[in-house]
Amino acid sequence: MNISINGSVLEGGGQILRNSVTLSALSGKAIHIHQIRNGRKPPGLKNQHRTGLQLAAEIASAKLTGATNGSTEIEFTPGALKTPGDFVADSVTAGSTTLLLQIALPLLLFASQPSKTPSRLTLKGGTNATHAPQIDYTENVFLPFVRRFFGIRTELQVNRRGYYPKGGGEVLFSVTPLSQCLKSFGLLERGNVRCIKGIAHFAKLPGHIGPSMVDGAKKLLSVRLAEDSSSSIPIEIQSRRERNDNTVGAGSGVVLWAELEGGGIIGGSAVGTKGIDASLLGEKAAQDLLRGLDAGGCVDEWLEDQIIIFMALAEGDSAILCGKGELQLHTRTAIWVAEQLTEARFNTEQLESGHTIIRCKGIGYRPSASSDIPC
Ligand SMILES: Nc1ncnc2c1ncn2[C@@H]1O[C@H](COP(=O)(O)OP(=O)(O)OP(=O)(O)O)[C@@H](O)[C@H]1O
Repeated sequence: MNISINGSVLEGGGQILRNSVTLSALSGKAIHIHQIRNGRKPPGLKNQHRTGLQLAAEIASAKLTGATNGSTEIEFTPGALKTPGDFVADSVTAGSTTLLLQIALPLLLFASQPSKTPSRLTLKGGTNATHAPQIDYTENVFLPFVRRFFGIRTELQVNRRGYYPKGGGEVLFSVTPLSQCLKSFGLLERGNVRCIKGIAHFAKLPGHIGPSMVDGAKKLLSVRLAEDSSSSIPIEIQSRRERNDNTVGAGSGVVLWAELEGGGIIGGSAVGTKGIDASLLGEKAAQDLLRGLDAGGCVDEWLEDQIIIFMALAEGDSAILCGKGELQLHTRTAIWVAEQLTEARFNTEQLESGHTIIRCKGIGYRPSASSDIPC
């Protein structure tokens, strides 16, 4: 019988769908998801979600029903995971390529073990949108983190940026299948900030936009770091103008990240909107980063939810120190989904300092055909 997943629980967004389908494909358990994206207006599948479902169905040889735009109900019956290969998904609009990666990455890691041949995943759509990781965040925050702590090896190449609303971007991921279970990890010491880096990107806009975004971000960061007597922290933000003939629409954005002595990474970002002052955009990204740094965790509020699925699949006990205050709704939702579809168990501990530690006993996932994979 299908496992029923209520898509309106907690955050009620697309992440429930992505994590549920990925875990269904890995566990071989058929699922029925209803009330999809009930927490969003309008609810139901958008291009990006439908494309992600179709991509997962292809990789997992699954039977998929109900995956049309606007649909609030789907059924996903997984088959065998494909061997590493070439996969292409196109969300047609500016639908986020990085959210397509969220659904596909765990599947490609476990594609037909043991094999050292990487899968090539070409994702088309938006690369720098709001309410999703910008591709520069995925490249400089998410991927380095999962490489360092879970042993996940990927290469990323941005062939073309795709800005909202036209999209048209293209990114290529090369994903090396794991030759062992995902590693568990403990990261409870934040340490000082080693350096702050960033990218201010733009296309089809006047040339001064890039340096203005950089100045806006640097000014605010310098003032704040000086107040905290941390003015010796190096800040390196690049201005990157995209070639006009290699971008469909105009757009801009800033992604910043702070590398911590303990190995954690904190990101902050902002996406340009029509008419916004470039320097202000840089400041907004800096404010986002400072908010993440002030929270005092080893990961920012976004990375927090994006690593939950890997903690669930990893072998044994993982622990991560998160920022002060309540856990993000996205994080609590990811935990809920992982516990519905796997035997992984999470618990959270609120410290006197206000920080939260998430602990997880992961399942040490291996595909059933590959019980010889060491953990
Ligand atoms: N500024 C950001 N930086 C990094 N990651 C982000 C940022 N904003 C959102 N995300 C990530 O994007 C994902 C969004 O999940 P959500 O459930 O909101 O998806 P969704 O409903 O598909 O989104 P949408 O309604 O925008 O299509 C989460 O994993 C979240 O961590």
